[in-house]
Amino acid sequence: MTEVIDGDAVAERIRDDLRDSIETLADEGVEVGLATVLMSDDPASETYVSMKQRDCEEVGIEGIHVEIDPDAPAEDLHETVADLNDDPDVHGILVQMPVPDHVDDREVLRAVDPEKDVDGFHPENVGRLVAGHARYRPCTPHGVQKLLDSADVETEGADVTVVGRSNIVGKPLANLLVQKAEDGNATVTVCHSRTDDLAAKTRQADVVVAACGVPEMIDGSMLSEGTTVIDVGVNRVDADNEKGYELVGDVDFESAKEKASAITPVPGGVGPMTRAMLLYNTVKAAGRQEGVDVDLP
Ligand SMILES: Nc1nc(=O)c2c([nH]1)NC[C@@H]1CN(c3ccc(C(=O)N[C@@H](CCC(=O)O)C(=O)O)cc3)C=[N+]21
Repeated sequence: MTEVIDGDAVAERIRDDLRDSIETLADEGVEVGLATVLMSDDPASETYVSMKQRDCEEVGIEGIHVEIDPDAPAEDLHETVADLNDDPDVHGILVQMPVPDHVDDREVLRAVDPEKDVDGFHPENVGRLVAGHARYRPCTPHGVQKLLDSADVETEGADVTVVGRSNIVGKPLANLLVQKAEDGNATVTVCHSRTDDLAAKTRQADVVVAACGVPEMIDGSMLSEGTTVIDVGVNRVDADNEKGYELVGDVDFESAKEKASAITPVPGGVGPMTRAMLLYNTVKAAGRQEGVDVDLP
């Protein structure tokens, strides 16, 4: 039987554990604060940011939300980030990506105080991660590691094929999995749009992570029997329903499930874990900045 890995349930357990850490901080007089910044009118971005604010409320994190007109100059965003960097009540800052074309996103990532960079996107934090001493593990890769762990999937010595080489998922995840560490020690192959014979790379894998952003690109014919399949994709495709869209992953779930020993669904797989690990990094950030020892799940 194929195990369908329940990301909502794993995320819920992590949030429960984080509530205890948040209480420990409260006992020390610290109220954990996360700021989200949105400079976009894309409906998907608006949905994700409001979900993150709702998560904060649910676990007892003080959520601050700043919206900037997408037509405003880049300086407005930089002023907001500078204010949040200086605000002692704010322990974590997330600037929702993508930002408008006239704003240089690399400059924005560099502007966030690395201690408050709960996305883990600042070049200093990227460098630390690659060198094997991450300060904040980026939320989606960390969530994938927690999901593998929850399903008792051994990465040590395993062949893991990561499809996708983005800075936010593919590259950091490949770096984490290859490291000499618990939840690591894997042999990692990173594939992308120019990979020759992708199916050969996915068929030789014990674990396939699909993070290419192409709806249902990985199907059952590309997998060997018994593979663990982690689907990072969250693609909105037009549909004839009240929302006007449907959420599909980068994996063709039905055919992949025939081959997989374990598989994550979309929705309800990696997405909720990304949000849970953002809360995790925020609690970690508060502990570091306030000098309080907190247990993390
Ligand atoms: N600075 C920054 N940090 C991010 O972490 C970041 C970002 N920018 N930009 C966009 C991507 C995307 N992302 C998602 C998080 C949760 C779900 C999620 O919870 N998905 C639900 C369903 C959501 C729905 O119903 O639309 C699920 O898969 O079950 C999806 C996508 C974070 N991102």
